[in-house]
Amino acid sequence: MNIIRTVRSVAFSSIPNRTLSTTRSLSTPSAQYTAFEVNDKTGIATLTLNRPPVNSLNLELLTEMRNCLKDAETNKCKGLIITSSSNSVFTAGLDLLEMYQPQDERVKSFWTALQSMWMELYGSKIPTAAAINGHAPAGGCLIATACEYRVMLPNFTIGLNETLIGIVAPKWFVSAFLNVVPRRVAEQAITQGKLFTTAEAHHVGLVDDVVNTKEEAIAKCEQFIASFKNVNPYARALTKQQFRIKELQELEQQREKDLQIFLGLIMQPSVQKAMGIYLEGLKKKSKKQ
Ligand SMILES: CCCCCCC/C=C/C(=O)SCCNC(=O)CCNC(=O)[C@H](O)C(C)(C)COP(=O)(O)OP(=O)(O)OC[C@H]1O[C@@H](n2cnc3c(N)ncnc32)[C@H](O)[C@@H]1OP(=O)(O)O
Repeated sequence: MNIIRTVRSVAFSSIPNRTLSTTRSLSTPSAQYTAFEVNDKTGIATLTLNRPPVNSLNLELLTEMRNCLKDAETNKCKGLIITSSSNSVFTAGLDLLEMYQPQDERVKSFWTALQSMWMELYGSKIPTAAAINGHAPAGGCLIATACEYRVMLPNFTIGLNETLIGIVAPKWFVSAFLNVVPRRVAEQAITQGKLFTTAEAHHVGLVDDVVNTKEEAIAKCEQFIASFKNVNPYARALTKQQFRIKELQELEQQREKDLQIFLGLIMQPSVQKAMGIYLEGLKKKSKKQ
């Protein structure tokens, strides 16, 4: 495997040492919010989100994620696993501070980075899996549903809860969700802003498996990726593309329109007000803990 990026050791302590002898880090020295490692034995890449406290997806994290996804493909990794360095949050979804009272140019870059990251992940040629070791609301659910396989730890929540914040889940958020749950379940859940518990998510098929530890979750993801070992990667990629090309083309062709819809919606005073109240509620709750 070619290493096209500077090798550096993992920058945070929550990555267990056991992996260091058989993995190498491919992240750029400037990577702030992610760790990206490839297991030399299996060829499987792991992208760990590491933006405490809740891995909220800001412009920089989204950009790093996209770079890692591209690297995994360029380096012909056997597959990619996404997980979190937190013990309780996979990701809290989009960073609400990017959308609340935003700066014009930054918010445009932010949404464009989200579109790019999602297209890279959803359209990835290699097998993708999410080891959901914590809560995964909204943008967290978007990342999970863009993967081909999901395994989750008990007693967390996942779903598209946008309506509860007073915002609308864009069409491409919904279409990926619809790939994994029946239409009726999806419509009811997304209009209600429902966050499924792990058990509920498993019941409706939003997650494929439930395990008790992060290690087991990673192992399950590795098993899923290994299940393609006798499949021609090129044939696999083209077949996957047949299932996903429609949503990818739709967003690619409508990127500017999608951006304008997003800006139009979040800049509405009523939406800004609702987001402000929601953020205030989060902060109050956080202070009480
Ligand atoms: C047509 C287009 C329209 C627009 C479409 C936009 C689509 C939007 C997608 C999204 O992803 S919006 C974000 C949705 N996310 C949420 O609703 C989750 C909110 N967070 C939580 O529920 C909880 O934080 C948690 C994830 C369950 C974790 O709980 P925990 O008790 O561990 O942490 P907290 O004490 O709640 O939070 C700590 C700290 O982090 C701040 N924070 C939490 N989530 C976010 C976030 N998404 N963005 C920014 N900041 C967040 C929280 O306010 C606390 O801050 P401090 O008080 O410590 O400053």
